[in-house]
Amino acid sequence: MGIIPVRRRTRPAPRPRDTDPGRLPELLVLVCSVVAAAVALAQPLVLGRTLDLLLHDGSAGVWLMASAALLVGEVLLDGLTALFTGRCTADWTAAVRSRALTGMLHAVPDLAGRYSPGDVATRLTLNASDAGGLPATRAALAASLVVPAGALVALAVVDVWVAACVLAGLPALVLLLRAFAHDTGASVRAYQRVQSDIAARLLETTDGAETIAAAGTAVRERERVLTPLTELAGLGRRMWVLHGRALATGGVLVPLLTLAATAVGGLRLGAGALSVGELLAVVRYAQLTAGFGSAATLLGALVRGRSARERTTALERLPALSCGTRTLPPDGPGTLELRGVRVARDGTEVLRVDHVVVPGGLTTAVVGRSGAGKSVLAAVAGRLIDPDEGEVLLDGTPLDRLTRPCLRAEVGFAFARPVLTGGTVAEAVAAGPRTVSPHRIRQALRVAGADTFVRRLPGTYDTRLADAPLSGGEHQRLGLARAFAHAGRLLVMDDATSSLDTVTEHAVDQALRRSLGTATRLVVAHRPSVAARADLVIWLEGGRVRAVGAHRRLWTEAAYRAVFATEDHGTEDHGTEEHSAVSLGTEHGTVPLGTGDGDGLRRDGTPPARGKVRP
Ligand SMILES: Nc1ncnc2c1ncn2[C@@H]1O[C@H](COP(=O)(O)OP(=O)(O)OP(=O)(O)O)[C@@H](O)[C@H]1O
Repeated sequence: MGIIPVRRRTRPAPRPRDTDPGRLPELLVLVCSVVAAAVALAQPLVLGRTLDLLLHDGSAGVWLMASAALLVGEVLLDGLTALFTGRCTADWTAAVRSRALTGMLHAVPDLAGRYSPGDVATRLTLNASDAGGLPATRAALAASLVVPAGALVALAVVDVWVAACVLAGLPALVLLLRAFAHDTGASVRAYQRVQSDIAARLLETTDGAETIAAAGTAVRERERVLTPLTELAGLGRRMWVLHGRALATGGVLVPLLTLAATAVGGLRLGAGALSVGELLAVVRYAQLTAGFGSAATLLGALVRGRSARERTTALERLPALSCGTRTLPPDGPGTLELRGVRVARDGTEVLRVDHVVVPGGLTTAVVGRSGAGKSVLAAVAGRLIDPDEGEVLLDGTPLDRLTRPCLRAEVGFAFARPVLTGGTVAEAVAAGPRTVSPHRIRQALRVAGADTFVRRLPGTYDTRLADAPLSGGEHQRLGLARAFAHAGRLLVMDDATSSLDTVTEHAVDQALRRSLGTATRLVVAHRPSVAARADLVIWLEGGRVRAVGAHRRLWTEAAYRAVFATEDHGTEDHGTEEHSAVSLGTEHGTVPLGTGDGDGLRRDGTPPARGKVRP
């Protein structure tokens, strides 16, 4: 057997930045912005003094140099502020994105599934970068308040009357900014929601390209994707209008304020209370006091950042399954027990299992019509979701008491449409809770009936997934191989062989029985052949267990046969024995559970001794 080459990394993979970068980057932005603001504030005073000295006797050496130094300092500080702002935004964007992604990946799959892929993509890209800019924007906004406040103080120092005049006009500007922030907030939230909606529709379309082509609905689909654009454009226009209106109103108020300050300053100059230089400083300070434009822009960015942060936080705070501290006793048989399990969705009970035991080391099929609750049962059995009531035990230990590594190592899943991760075929199979050897990967591929086609791929096991032209069944078999490679004591297979032909499916089943030893299998099945091969069948109807027993026994029930009749197997006969079952009264009437002597099953479906349940 050849060795599967393992791709070596030349350097370690970058660690995800889940932890926030702290306050330092924001503080640096704040300090630089505040110092830059202080420099801007000092300039009118120093320039005014320089002008007075020049007008007086023409010698203003030190003051002239101070003016030049302030100008150079302002340029440098602006550069530093831009640098720290970029750094702060990049670090926070990475942290916000990483935390949202982590929250998403650890969340209960059911809850995470409520966010469409397009919505998640928008939150992790556009929204994360807007949210990442929030700390720097906050610092810049705080610093931008230093200028008007400082200018007002400076005005008061130079001339209290001019300061009083400016102060009288400020409330109008503050009210204007408040109204702008409020109105913009609603539009920004709606804008971000519609962006997500368009992204979701786009992804649905690319995902369903074949269906759309086959149905000839391309034109209608294009309209469906683009429909929200009208609303988006409207919201965008509204935001520009709000911004423009605020700037225009400010554009009138600020010159009026400056004009009033200049007039009062002129009067004070005429009265001999101010020098020419001081008048220059007063006019400049009046302009700085009403520094409205930058505040409005920063306020807009702040509102956008906050709304975006709410959207990324929603992913970050998705409830995750909490895990315990226990591990399983070694060499347990893998017996699964569901006790008083209830699962409700949107106020409706979708699964109710009073008591069922899935025997260790055997294969149990879960059958029922579409929507009967098979996948919900599989998800509860492998703790992808927690039941709303009741408990699920593996070898006597409740699943929610197990540590996360133990849970994922001991309970494996294979799905109908597995998502393959990793660069190559071998990496896709190796991805899981355990480190698996190349030998184990090949063995798993063989058991899944995938080894032959993988060896025909251009780079065999190291073929990049993107370069591997996989059919639906081949894709599914790689998912099976991954599950087999990491198999613990329980393997849950939710429709995981649905794309395989019956011959291949049978071969996989046989290989699995030989190679996995005692692993317990819970198999969601639509085909009677799968149920027939299983040691035990759990028959679900309307979210409830209608019966538990051997397939042959259940086959005597017309209602049981009807489950498969809808699956195109109506003519297959798998129940040849007489109907002589032990019965259990349920909400569906009297239902066969077993013969009482033939299959030897207890009412909960547990065989008193291993191996006796085989029909
Ligand atoms: N997250 C959910 N939110 C709301 N309802 C849900 C959710 N998950 C499952 N259901 C509902 O629970 C019921 C059982 O679903 P489930 O997927 O288990 O059916 P199934 O037997 O596996 O069907 P199929 O054979 O078609 O796959 C369905 O009515 C389904 O609509």
